[in-house]
Amino acid sequence: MAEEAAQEQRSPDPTRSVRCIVKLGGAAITNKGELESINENNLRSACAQLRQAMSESNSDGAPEKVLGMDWSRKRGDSADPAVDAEWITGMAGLGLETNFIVVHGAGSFGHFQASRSGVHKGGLHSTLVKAGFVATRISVTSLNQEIVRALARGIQNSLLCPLLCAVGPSIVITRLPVGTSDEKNHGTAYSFAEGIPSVGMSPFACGWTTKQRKLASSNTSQIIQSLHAGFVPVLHGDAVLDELLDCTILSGDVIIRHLAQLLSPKYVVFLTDVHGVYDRPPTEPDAVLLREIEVDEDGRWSIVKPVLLQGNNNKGVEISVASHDTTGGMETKILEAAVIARLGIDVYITKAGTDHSLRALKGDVSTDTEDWLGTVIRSSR
Ligand SMILES: Nc1ncnc2c1ncn2[C@@H]1O[C@H](COP(=O)(O)OP(=O)(O)OP(=O)(O)O)[C@@H](O)[C@H]1O
Ligand SMILES: C=C(C)CCOP(=O)(O)O
Repeated sequence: MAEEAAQEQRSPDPTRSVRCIVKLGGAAITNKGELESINENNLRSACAQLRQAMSESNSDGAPEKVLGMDWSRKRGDSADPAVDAEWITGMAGLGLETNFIVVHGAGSFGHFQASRSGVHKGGLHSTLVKAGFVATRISVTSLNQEIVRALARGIQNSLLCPLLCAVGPSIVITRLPVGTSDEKNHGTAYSFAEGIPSVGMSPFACGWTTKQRKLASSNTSQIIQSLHAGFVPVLHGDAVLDELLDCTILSGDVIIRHLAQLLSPKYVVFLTDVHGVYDRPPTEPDAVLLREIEVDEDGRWSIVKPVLLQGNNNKGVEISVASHDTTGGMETKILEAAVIARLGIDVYITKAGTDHSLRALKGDVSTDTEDWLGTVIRSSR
């Protein structure tokens, strides 16, 4: 009995406040029209903005020095990276409030494999679906690894950094052993380091399953324990087993909604490649950005800003979905965001890599002013 009680004491407090759950949309961090192609600029910006949002106040504006946490050998390096354990031991901490959860989409890393094999429709008796399941997971977990490394390290660029070193707020100077490419060219290798203690967590590997494509079981204890330990869990849309269909695709949008229901973050952010939800596909002329949508306790939603033509305020939103998108695109996002808003949690949908995405990540969004570009979905209560 004593051991169980002790275990109970050790079990993480599921109510430890999560500040924000953020989705790095696949349309933002990958080039959706190009197979397995990362949008490096958007990913770099998202990592930097996440660090800024997590940083404890750096009131005097002094350049921060952060600890890069990707100590693996980079492609092309001939020697192992040096790790200055003594300097790290002397650090007073990471200077971050890490009560964030990151979920990313697949973009061009998973949708192509899934749509070509029909994984989202199930049927593991089919060799094509089984092969597609394996291929989809290889693709999305490789993207997850790249995102975890980018969050933990940031971007390595020995050409750019010497210039930025003079002004850069978050550069870690890592001296590589003699003979490495950077050593020869620049004497010292520099790397951007966001230094976010990220840990990749795959829903399939964590035992998440669906039933008729709806979430059926989701073991979140590891996520809660990781938060408690000061890590930032990084989940992703995944291929999962389904109790009726054998298998399907679980969208990052659904994962976020489920985690929001369980952990009640202060706000949720969806970063994508457009400024928010429009009244029609933003590629169409005259598309209007919907700045504020309210959701009532019955889940009905209406457009509050802008005030549209009479009677159009709860008219549906026209949505187009890319042909290879296996999880419903913006439509799924809006439906899941409405469920989250009904819980009383504000949802911000905006474009990655902009001042507006940084303000959203900081929770610094007020629809009273017109200067924030995005869609706020909130409860009408
Ligand atoms: N009415 C609409 N409002 C806003 N975007 C729309 C609308 N209709 C279609 N879209 C398209 O939806 C896309 C964003 O949805 P999508 O699901 O691809 O985002 P994502 O979450 O970044 O990607 P992923 O689902 O791969 O993670 C945009 O590229 C946009 O062109
Ligand atoms: C494996 C796939 C396609 C995951 C899809 O997740 P999403 O991009 O968040 O919809």
